[in-house]
Amino acid sequence: MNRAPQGLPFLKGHGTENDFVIVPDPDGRLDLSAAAVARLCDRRAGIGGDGLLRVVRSAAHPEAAALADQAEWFMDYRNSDGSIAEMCGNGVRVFARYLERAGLAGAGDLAIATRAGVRRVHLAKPGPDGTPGDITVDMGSAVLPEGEVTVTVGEHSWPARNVNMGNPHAVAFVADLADAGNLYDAPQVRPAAAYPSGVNVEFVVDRGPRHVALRVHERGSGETRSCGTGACAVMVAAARRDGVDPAATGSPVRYTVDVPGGRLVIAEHPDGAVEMTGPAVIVAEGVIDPRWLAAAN
Ligand SMILES: N[C@@H](CCC[C@H](N)C(=O)O)C(=O)O
Repeated sequence: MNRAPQGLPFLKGHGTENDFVIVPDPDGRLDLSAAAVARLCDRRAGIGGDGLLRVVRSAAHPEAAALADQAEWFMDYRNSDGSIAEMCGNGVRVFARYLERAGLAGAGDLAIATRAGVRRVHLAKPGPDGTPGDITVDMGSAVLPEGEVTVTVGEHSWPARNVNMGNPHAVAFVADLADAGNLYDAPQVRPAAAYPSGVNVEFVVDRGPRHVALRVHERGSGETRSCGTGACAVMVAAARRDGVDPAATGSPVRYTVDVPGGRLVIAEHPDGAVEMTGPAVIVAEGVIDPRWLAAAN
């Protein structure tokens, strides 16, 4: 009898409904092409996700080997079109949740290597009823390059703030989130030279004091229900717009950022560190048919 070759284990998870296919590959043996990632993230022909998280030991990945003494695990993040991104804020929480579930990390502190550097993560203890605790990530400092940026969707244009959270963002404050339209296509961002590798675009409205809401069009994934790095970029842009800079006042500042898929709480500290707190959920696990994957690769 012809036995089918063994399949590839995967999990599915999300953070505020920014969803990911998780592929454990501790020894870095998998060669996942951009086409295979896009197929896995396809919501009809594949598993479906806004992106893919490959879980690799830092020592086993050429981009992370130098970080192996600081962080055992490397988050190899890919967008749903197969492109590579430096960092994913919701992804890093889901990655930590996977490590916890797999018995590779426990409640407490953990370091995870990413293409944007090492991120320190804190997993809160589960509640008395077993509900998973929230996860807090030190997302590093925001960089705010000088220069005017404009975001355009159809007839609408807005001035935007250029914010880099390890990956690039343009943050536009708008009167109404509906003004961004259906976001099927990527918004135009000018000057293009401000973002040589593309950009994630956030549209933001105020909900109350230190409370904002956003929609996001992600580079490589389209409109998603949440973006962790985007929420951090929005928080910093909102704080500066509100005349708040913790480096100047010496006091941390905290904003609530609502996303279509939930809520994130973002704090900025006087040393510049931006801290994001939110949920992370593993939804399912299964096995990918190796013949299907080989055809996709
Ligand atoms: N959803 C992510 C961001 C993922 C990467 C982004 N699309 C990019 O290309 O920079 C998040 O939660 O931060």
